[in-house]
This record gives sequence, structure tokens and C-alpha cells, in this order.
Amino acid sequence: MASGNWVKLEKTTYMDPAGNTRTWETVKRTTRQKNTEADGVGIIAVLKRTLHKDCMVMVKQFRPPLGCCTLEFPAGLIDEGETAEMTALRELKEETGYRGEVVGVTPVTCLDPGLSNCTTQIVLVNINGDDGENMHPTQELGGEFVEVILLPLDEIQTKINDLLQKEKIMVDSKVYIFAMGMAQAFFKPRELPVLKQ
Ligand SMILES: Nc1nc(=O)[nH]c2c1ncn2[C@H]1C[C@H](O)[C@@H](COP(=O)(O)OP(=O)(O)O)O1
Repeated sequence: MASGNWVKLEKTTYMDPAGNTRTWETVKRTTRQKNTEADGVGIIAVLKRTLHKDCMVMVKQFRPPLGCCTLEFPAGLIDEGETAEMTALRELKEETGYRGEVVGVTPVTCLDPGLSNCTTQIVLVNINGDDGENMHPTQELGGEFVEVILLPLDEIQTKINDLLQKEKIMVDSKVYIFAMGMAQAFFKPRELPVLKQ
């Protein structure tokens, strides 16, 4: 239907469970590399430093489709010949200046399946903040404008809520779901169990 340098709009033909042929308006990225089912990666990066709380390394940037800034995990598209792990370490260095170590990776996951076939792998990365090269991180941005935001892991939902109150900023759903999960993990086990009616 329409095609640009980064995305295209297609009419996808499929058969529904009743055997009827139908169509769906679908957005696809045009940049997906051979030998990968993922368009890009998201990076859950945890900065670990002596005598500091563990912090999530987040990024704030203006996103043209939304017309506002977003709070996201560092992220980026997979380049030719890269694995998800390689992309994660490259993008983390470019966007935040930190050098990390991969400690986990998800399967290929979808992002907005009612609209698009866009996919991502989420890569979990630890950053040794006591390491000399991570003490003064320097971004390597070629024309991108990305602000690094550190949020303490054990208060992440509250800190995000504070940011949303203070600034006109939109939070990525992956980030907020992660924050809700962390809040549950940190606080629920410490509550005394009570009988639920
Ligand atoms: N849908 C897009 N439209 C564009 O006009 N440009 C786009 C789109 N998607 C990616 N890009 C361009 C813009 C930047 O030059 C790079 C950034 O990509 P990357 O760092 O890999 O990913 P994000 O940080 O998630 O944008 O790609």
C-alpha cells in the first residue's frame, strides 16, 4: 500500500477460523536482517555499584510519532550479521556510554501485534559501575539525542510516577510493566498473609 525507507504498510491476506479469506492492514519494518526474526532489541540494563542501590539505566528521547518524549529501555535495531546480544551491547554503549555484560535474553517477542509484525528480543545486561570505563560513561550518538536516566530498582515504579507528574513524558508499556512487577516482587512477600474473602 505504501513503502518508505524504514517501514511499509501492507494489506495482509489470511484465513479466519471459519474459513473466510480476510485482509488486515499491517505495518512492517523494511529493515529486518536475514537470519533473524527480531527487528531489534530492548535492553534491561542494571547498573551495579559498591555502596549504591542497583539502578535501572533508562533513556529519555523525543519520539516523533508521539510528538513527545518517552521513557524507555535503551533499544535499537539489529544490524546485519549481529546477534541480539551483540546489538544490545553496542546500543547500550552508543545510547548510554555504559559497557555491559549479557546475563539473559528472551525469545523473539511481538510488540504491537494488532498493528504490526514488529518484534524484539529483550536482553538483560549487568553493568559493573565500579569498573573504570563505566565511571564516566560517554555516549556515542550520531545525530540522536538521548538523555540517560538512572532509577533505583527498588523504587522504580514510584520514581517513574514522580517523573510522569513532573514532566510531559510518555512511559513505554514494557518499562511500566517491569516496574509494576518489581514493586510486587519487592513488597508483597514482606506483607503478612491475611485471609482473602
Ligand atoms: N520508523 C522510522 N522512521 C524513521 O524516519 N526513522 C527511523 C525509524 N525507525 C528507525 N529509524 C532510524 C532513526 C535513527 O537514525 C535510527 C535509530 O534507530 P535505532 O537506534 O536502531 O533504534 P531506536 O533507538 O529504537 O530508534 O533509525
